[in-house]
Amino acid sequence: MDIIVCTTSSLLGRLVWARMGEFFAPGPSFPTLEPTGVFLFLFLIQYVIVKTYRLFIYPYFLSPLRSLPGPKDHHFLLGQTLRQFTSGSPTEPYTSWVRKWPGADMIRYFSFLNSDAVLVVSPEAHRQILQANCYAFTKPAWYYRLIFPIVGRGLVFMDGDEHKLHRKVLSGAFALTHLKKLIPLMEEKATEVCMQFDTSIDYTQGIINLIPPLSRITLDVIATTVLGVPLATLDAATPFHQIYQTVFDPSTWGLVLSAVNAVVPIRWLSVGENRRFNRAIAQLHALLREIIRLRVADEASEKGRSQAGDGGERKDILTRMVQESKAMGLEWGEEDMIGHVLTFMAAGHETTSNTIAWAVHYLALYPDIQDRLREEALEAAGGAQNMEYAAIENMKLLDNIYREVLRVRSAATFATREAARDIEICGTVIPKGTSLMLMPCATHLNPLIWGPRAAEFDPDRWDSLQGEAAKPHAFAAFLMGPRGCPGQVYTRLEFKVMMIAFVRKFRFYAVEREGEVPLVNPSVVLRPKGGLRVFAQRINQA
Ligand code: HEM
Repeated sequence: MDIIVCTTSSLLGRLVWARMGEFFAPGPSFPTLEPTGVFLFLFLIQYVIVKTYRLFIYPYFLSPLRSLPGPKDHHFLLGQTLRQFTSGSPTEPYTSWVRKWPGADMIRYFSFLNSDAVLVVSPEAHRQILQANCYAFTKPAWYYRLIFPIVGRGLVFMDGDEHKLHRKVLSGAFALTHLKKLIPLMEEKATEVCMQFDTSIDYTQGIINLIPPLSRITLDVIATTVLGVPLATLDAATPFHQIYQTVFDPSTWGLVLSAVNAVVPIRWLSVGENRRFNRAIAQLHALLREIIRLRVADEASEKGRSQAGDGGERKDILTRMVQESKAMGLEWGEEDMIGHVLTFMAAGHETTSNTIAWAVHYLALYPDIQDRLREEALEAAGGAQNMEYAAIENMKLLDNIYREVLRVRSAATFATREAARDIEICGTVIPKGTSLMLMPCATHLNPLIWGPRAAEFDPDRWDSLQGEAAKPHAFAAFLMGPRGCPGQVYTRLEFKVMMIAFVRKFRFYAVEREGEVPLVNPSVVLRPKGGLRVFAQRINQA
């Protein structure tokens, strides 16, 4: 932006200089200069002045965010960017700042090129940003560059009235009555993953890496929910799992490219990791586009509807989108559909699979809790293979474990916003264009809310919550307000169905010690680097 402004005004200056040359005779009072020289001279002067102001004057002497507390140990040009990328965790250094200023509403830090950035801390600041003024914020350009190719133009990148309308159309798909019908599918997939564990036990001496099978199975579940067809039936040259693995699990070099691309667009550079990423995205789009095209055509024809399955009624999200948008007179096109489908597929599987993996990891670390959960599961199932929704939801310890895992290991590492206009939050004016970080860990690991043992895994704490921890905003894994996660009931159900199946069939022992699991950084999902291993033993052998 600065370059555009300086270029425009330098071009104007060059024109003015040329016109003046027509009126003044060349001489010592009006030297003859090359037009390019005039342009370059003016550009350089202006650019240096503008950048000095932005880098060294505005942030230190004029920014309204100066009054907020925050770290002062930033790099003089790169702010905290290097520390974020080299900290070894996508939630650091943010959590250490929260521990230092737990009572702050917001913490101010310097980002790339000393631009102002804000970490939102207090529940009240979260409420004002995510609920009361939800649509006064949008998504920053760097976030768009980071995830748009993966999630497309679905809910995440919609704002204002458009967002409200699309959410309304899609809300039916996440209604509890509809979700309950997905339990058999989830149970079937849980059995499948148990069989995979069972097979791998034999040739890995019991040690299983939880991430690959869970990532694959949660992708299967969300794909069947969204597209209405199991992935195995799709005749694709490159399987979906492989495509998503390329996108979500790049090499270290791929991670570096993603991070740099967020700051300066470089996806167009023809280097190996970029080519792999772009090819995977193109394959994904082509596959989904084909399915969407067929479904739209199918829905338009009587024949298709009557072939759709039991009673001719399809239940998947894609079909609901086609039907409901039509019923509301919106007639969504292919672009709308592909955006939503991509968003649900991306948002709905890595988050869930990693949450389940972290939960198994904690059960392995805390065998007494694991035994209690097994007992609860056996009692609730009463010997039956399949369970009703009410029986699953009545499992108190399982519910506590679910919340506690999401509290200490929130799958969504961050969400971000950019102020679309100057706006006052908790008494501080946030200038238009400021980037905000919203991190569940800022709430979950805050000792003022969760006490001095905030970082410890203790599912039983949910039986006797007190003070700030008992308030609704103390649990922020899905954030809140009109943009809060629409998939939270879905994910809770899938988590519970999988966990019940696992503890009924296996006993887990720790391989990785608490706090010693390296993490992928940067990452929008809290992912263990190189997988997460446990030792699994079949229950009938225990
Ligand atoms: C453990 C699992 C999950 C976690 C921790 C999680 C977390 C979140 C969070 C924190 C947001 C808010 C992002 C923001 O405000 O910018 C969000 C949004 C969203 N989530 Fe989830 N999510 C999970 C599972 C799912 C599932 C299973 C689905 C779909 C089936 C889903 C679909 C979405 C969508 C579409 C949005 C965007 C909502 C909007 O902007 O209106 N999520 N999720």
